[in-house]
Order: sequence, then C-alpha cells, then structure tokens
Amino acid sequence: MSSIGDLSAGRLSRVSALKLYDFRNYGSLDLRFDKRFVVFAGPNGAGKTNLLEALSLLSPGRGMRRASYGEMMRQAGANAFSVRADLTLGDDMTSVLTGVKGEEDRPASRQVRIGETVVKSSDELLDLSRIVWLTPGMDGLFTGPAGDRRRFLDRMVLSIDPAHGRRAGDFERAMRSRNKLLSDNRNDDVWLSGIETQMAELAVAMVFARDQLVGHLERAIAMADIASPFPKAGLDLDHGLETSDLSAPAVEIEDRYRERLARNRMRDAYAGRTLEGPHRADLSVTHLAKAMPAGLSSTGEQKALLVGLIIAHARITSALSGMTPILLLDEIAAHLDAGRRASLFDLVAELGGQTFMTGTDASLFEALGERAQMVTITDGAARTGP
Ligand SMILES: Nc1ncnc2c1ncn2[C@@H]1O[C@H](COP(=O)(O)OP(=O)(O)OP(=O)(O)O)[C@@H](O)[C@H]1O
Repeated sequence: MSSIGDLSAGRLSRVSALKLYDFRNYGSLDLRFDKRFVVFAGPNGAGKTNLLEALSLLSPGRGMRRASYGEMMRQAGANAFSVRADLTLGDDMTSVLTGVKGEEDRPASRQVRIGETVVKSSDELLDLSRIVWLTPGMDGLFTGPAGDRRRFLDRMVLSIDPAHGRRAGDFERAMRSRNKLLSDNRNDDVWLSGIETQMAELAVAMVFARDQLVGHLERAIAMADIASPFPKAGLDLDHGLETSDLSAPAVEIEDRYRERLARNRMRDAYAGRTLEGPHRADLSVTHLAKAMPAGLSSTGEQKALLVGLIIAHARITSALSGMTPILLLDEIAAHLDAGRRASLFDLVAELGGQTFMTGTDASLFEALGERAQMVTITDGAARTGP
C-alpha cells in the first residue's frame, strides 16, 4: 500500500467532455475541458453549481445536493435528463452516461451506462474515478445534525473502500425489517435472531471501516504543513455502539452487539426504532490548536477547517484508492482571504488532480493564470473564455 505522503501513487482521473440534456437550467450543453483547473464564473443563478452537481453524478449516490431526480429535470416540461461525460483514468478513456426518465406514479431511478454497459449499481462508477466536493451546503456540518456528519464520513470511507456503500445499505434494510417486526409486535424469535445476526455482522464491518478511515485521516492531518492556514482538525468518532473499545476481536464485538440487540427488543419496540448501532454514529471535530469544538469556531475558521479536512481526504484517497480525485469546490474562493486562497490553489495543484471551481468574480482566480480554463456561465449557457 502506498503511503499517504506519496501523491504520485494515484492514477489521474479527469473529465474531458461534459454534455447535458434537460438538466436543471440547461436545455442542451456541450463543454470540453483541457486544463487541470476549470473555473465556472458568472452571476448568481447562472447555473455554475448546477454544473458541479452534474459532475457529482459521476460518483455513486444522488449527487452533491442530494436533490431528488425530479428536481434535476429541467422545469420546462422535461420528464428526463441526461449527463454524459468522457472520463479518462490513466491512459484509458471511457464514456459515462447517466440520467433519469420520469414515469407516471413511480419515482424515477437513475441509470448508469459505462461505455456500452448498463451497470447494476452506481457504485461501479468508483472503478473510474473518485470525486470529492466541498459546497456551501456543508457549512453547517460541525453544528448540524449527526446524520450529515455520518454521510460525510461514509462518503470518505466509500472513496477508499467501495464495498462500504453496499454494507451500509444492507444494514439499513435489515434494521428497517427489525423495526417493522418489533412495531408490529411480531416477536418471532427465529426471524428476529436471523436479522440481528446479519445486522451485527454488517455493523462491525462498518465500524471497522469507519475507524480505519478516521485513522488514515488523522495521520494525513498530522502530516499537513504546520504553516498551512487551514487549521488541523481533531477527530473523535462515536461508533454508535455501547462500547467504543475496538481492541477486542471483531467476532467478540459482533457477538456482544447481537446479544444486546436481542436483549433490548422490548426497549426498541417502545422507542419505535433501534436505539443502538452504526446508524447512530457521529464524528466530533475539534479545532486542535484552540482545543475547542469546531462548532464554536467562527464561520471563517469552520470553513478553513473543512478545507483542511477535504484536502486530507483527497490525499488519502489518492494514496489508498490509487486514483487522484477530481475536486469540486463550490464558491470557496470568495470565502477565503487572499493568503488562504493562494494556499488553497497551491495545495490543490500539489494534489495534481483535476479541480472544478465556481465563483461570481473571475478575478479571484487570476493567480491561477494559464493553469486554469475559464468558463463563463450565463443563464444556462456556457462558453470558454472570460
Ligand atoms: N430543475 C430546474 N429547471 C430549471 N431551472 C432550474 C432547475 N433547478 C434550478 N434551476 C435554476 O438554476 C439556477 C441556479 O443555478 P445554480 O445553483 O447553478 O446557480 P449559481 O450560478 O451557482 O448561482 P449562485 O452564484 O447564486 O450560487 C436558478 O436560476 C434556478 O432557478
């Protein structure tokens, strides 16, 4: 395995073309990218974030806004949308087509085609690239609900352990079956025991995968330049289990959790949900230098902490997945002072991957010079150049 400091370990993945049909405020759009930095500049509401959202659909899940597919379809009578991209990994180029066709009375699900093959799960996109984003929607991450931090954590785990998404989905389904049996008062011991055994096995795999990721992140943060303007974050992971001691063998942790699930059926039936498990995990973040919870830091400090975390995540993704991630940074430049902005550009350049950024003020990106492709966005249309 490559070390986290070894950024050359990742194969470069990049998007060389993007075509949209009836996606958000775009009727039809055809863009080519030929630089490592791509900046989408334009006024408020022009469609800059929509482009990053389209790019985020080149990774598993519902994209960086977690919007419904109906919301992504162009509000002009469209009942379908598609996003097509040419993705290059190392020397191999593949086309990816993803989209949704609306159907009466049925929530649309998205199809993904890689080359000529319609794939079973969007998780297969992880064979082609890793995509890491930072958006204004993540501003409340340290103070908001634990579910947001769990999702943030699980996306990071997924980037180095693609099986994590399936495990988490299977756990969620098993837990819902248990909750339903308990709330229907169907105390079928054989059935419940079978479900709880499955839950315990999946839970322990999830817990260890999350723990490993946090360990890697901590090491990457510790290695970050002391002079960096992005403060170091301290991480504390609550696994959602009664004990956070993972020193015992995995089978023992699994057995104990399974026993507690069986013992606590009545309690959970009253609560109407399973009260213990990895679905209740939380990641606490502290501002290390100030020895203070990140949630008490100023808005600017929280943003800087987040940037530090994302850079650490990108570094470990590159070293451990073997792919240099594509970064999507929405409205970051405007929120950083000139010094931090220059440092961000340097850190991103050092990562070596392709980076897409947005901003209303193109001049904030002048320091990138020839390294950046400037794309001007106006009202659902785009053209390369200022
Ligand atoms: N499904 C849709 N169909 C048509 N237009 C849409 C749809 N969803 C969003 N929009 C429009 O897209 C525009 C917002 O685009 P986007 O969020 O990309 O803006 P932006 O350029 O990032 O702006 P800002 O600088 O304010 O963040 C809005 O005008 C919104 O009305």
